[in-house]
Amino acid sequence: MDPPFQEKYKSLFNDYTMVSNDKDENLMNSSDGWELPLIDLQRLTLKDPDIREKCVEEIRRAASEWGFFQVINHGIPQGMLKSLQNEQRKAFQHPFSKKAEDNVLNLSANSYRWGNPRATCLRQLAWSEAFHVPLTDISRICDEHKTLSASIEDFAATANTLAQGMAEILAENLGVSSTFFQENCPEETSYLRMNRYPPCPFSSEVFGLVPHTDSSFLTVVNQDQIGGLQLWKNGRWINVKPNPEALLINIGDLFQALSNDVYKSIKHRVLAPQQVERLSFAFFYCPTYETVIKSCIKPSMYREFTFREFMMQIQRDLKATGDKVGVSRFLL
Ligand SMILES: O=C(O)CCC(=O)C(=O)O
Ligand SMILES: [Fe+2]
Repeated sequence: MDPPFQEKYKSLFNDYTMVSNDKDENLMNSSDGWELPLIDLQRLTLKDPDIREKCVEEIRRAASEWGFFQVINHGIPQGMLKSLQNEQRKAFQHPFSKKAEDNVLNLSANSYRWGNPRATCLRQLAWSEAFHVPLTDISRICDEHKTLSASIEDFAATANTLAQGMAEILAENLGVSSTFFQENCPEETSYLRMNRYPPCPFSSEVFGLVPHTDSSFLTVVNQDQIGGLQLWKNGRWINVKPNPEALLINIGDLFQALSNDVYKSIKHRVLAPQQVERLSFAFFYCPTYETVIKSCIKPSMYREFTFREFMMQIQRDLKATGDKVGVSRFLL
């Protein structure tokens, strides 16, 4: 069931053996010295305005100082997360050919992804596979996989509520209209990405997922207990320790532009696990393609752009350079 990484990317592995004397830093170098903020969202539902305001402040501070934080009592039942994880595991258990060639789930073209067709060296390869599901695709999933589509639907609805709530709190003090997210981010314009990281015999040389920022407003991530997610802070990679009670929230590129850099879209990556598979899934909170992203804070650092322009620019840059350039493309 694992994708044939070594076979497909044989030349990269061969090149690696030839130049292995100049290996740069081992991927495992990282730091455990920092604790990611952990925020209890229960306080948002309490009557006491001071308690609520303190929680709001913590969210804003974490989004501006870290771009990444963990939330507990987030409103998504634990059972719902578990059942999506079980369904995800089953979906990946299909033979590789059924996932890659037969489109086993009947999703849109190119929804099943693995490795990195553009990799020119091992460090650009991603030792993982993913189902990237536009939420408009839920109704396409065949009846045979009803329990999967039901789990995706349940999770997407609650993740959307959580994401909208977080986005509104973050935008409130930026001068963004209070209905901006409600109007521009209907549930079906977001994406669900289910990731699987198979055990990797080259985990000190190959990433599970290469360093990147997310193209969303924000992303809600559920990870299992294996670990491996890291974020870039103060010049080093920090491990994000799994917390079984918590979901992760990270700021994406669109919020960085909307907030004029008040909130940061932080680079993150996943180390490939050595012995056991790792599973995660992420809800990317995104607007319609026509949505215009422009900051209310003046002078604006970015020229205004639509989500469509942004996504097209990413594709052009990927084609030309092999890398995502992202929001810096729109700096004035
Ligand atoms: O697997 C993870 O923990 C993070 C996944 C991720 O960053 C992504 O899918 O964009
Ligand atoms: Fe990501």
